[in-house]
Amino acid sequence: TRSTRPQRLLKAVKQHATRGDPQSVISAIDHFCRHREWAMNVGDEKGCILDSVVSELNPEKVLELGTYCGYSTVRIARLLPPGARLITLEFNPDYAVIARQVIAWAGIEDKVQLVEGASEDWIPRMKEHFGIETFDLVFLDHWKDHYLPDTKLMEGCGLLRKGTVLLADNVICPGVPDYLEYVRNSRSYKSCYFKSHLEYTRAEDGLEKSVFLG
Ligand SMILES: O=C(NCCCCc1cc2cnccc2s1)c1cc(-c2ccc(F)cc2)cc(O)c1O
Ligand SMILES: [Mg+2]
Repeated sequence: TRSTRPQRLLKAVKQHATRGDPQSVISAIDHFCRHREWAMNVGDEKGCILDSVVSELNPEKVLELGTYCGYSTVRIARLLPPGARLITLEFNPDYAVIARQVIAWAGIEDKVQLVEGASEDWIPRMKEHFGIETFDLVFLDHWKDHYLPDTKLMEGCGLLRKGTVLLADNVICPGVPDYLEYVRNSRSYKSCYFKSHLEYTRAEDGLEKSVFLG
């Protein structure tokens, strides 16, 4: 049977990237998605904005909602200080199989914990299952209609503290209008928009950075 796009993306990583070199994994995926097949990674342009937010924050505890093939997982984990941890949730088991191999190829698996399942099932279990009290950074890149309910769930579970940064992908395309309205109008957030483009295209998209004020 025909291979899947994530399987072909992983093959490109194994053919063109160097084991243990996260940057070469990132470049191999960007090249594949720009010249072979588009895929829904955050991409190189928005990825640079993600890098600058991570580097400035130097987070110890990061939550990523939506792993896909692990591209943004590798982008974030490669910048984390020793001892820092990234928990990434993926709903689709086929994507998780690929992401684990991409993460291992990059050599950053000891910073990453990939968990399979739905965000609404796992968010309430972060404390008892992972011993995490609060997160320093949350990267939202999963179902677009889940950004808002999951943000409210994280608030309710006490997973956000003064200064926690929420960074949301795709706030223009596909778009998350209810989430944007919330973080931009709530007194509990200081929000700003980083204008960019949908990965590997000329369509507008961007990242919204929202600091929780408590
Ligand atoms: O859907 C997107 N990402 C979400 C899929 C992950 C589903 C999950 C649910 C879930 C629940 N719980 C835990 C973990 C998870 S992972 C997505 C789509 C586009 C896009 C697609 C077509 C197009 F024409 C223009 C843009 C671009 C993007 O950058 C995206 O991120
Ligand atoms: Mg995305």
